[in-house]
Amino acid sequence: METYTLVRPEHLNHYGYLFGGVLLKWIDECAFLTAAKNFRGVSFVTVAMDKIVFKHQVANGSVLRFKVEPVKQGTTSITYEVKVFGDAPCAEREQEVFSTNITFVSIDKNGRPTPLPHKLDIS
Ligand SMILES: CCCCCCCCCCCCCCCC(=O)SCCNC(=O)CCNC(=O)[C@H](O)C(C)(C)COP(=O)(O)OP(=O)(O)OC[C@H]1O[C@@H](n2cnc3c(N)ncnc32)[C@H](O)[C@@H]1OP(=O)(O)O
Repeated sequence: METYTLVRPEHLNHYGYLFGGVLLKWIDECAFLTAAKNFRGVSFVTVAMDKIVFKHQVANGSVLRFKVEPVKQGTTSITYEVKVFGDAPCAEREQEVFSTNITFVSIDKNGRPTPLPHKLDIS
């Protein structure tokens, strides 16, 4: 799944570029929405996000593209790779600004892990 968002002034840190915590929130949300679409009716919680490295500043006015793909499925968990590409104002092309893997666990009404209902086709 792919989604886009625009970096606006309310998303910036005090230096004037994208606050990393906002980026992590967007990643959690777009991967969660992908999981919700892949497994309709399943309740998910985020259990882990790996490899959090901020290598590039993201300017105000950039268009961010979030590319979410499933990479691993277990009994109760599903892991997505999220790549984030930034298209800064006046830039010639977008560049990858961040990537991570994020894992969700399917939970029952008591908050305990419960098996996923089907297998995704993960190539
Ligand atoms: C009308 C429209 C509505 C739309 C609506 C939109 C809402 C738009 C907002 C969305 C917002 C975004 C989505 C927010 C999602 C939260 O914010 S959730 C809040 C943050 N997360 C939490 O609070 C979770 C807290 N943790 C827990 O409750 C428990 O640890 C868990 C996750 C239930 C797991 O329980 P546990 O007993 O530790 O589990 P355990 O049996 O050891 O392992 C279960 C599975 O987790 C895996 N696992 C455990 N630890 C790890 C780890 N560190 N790394 C990887 N895998 C792990 C295991 O390998 C296992 O996988 P399987 O082998 O079964 O596949």
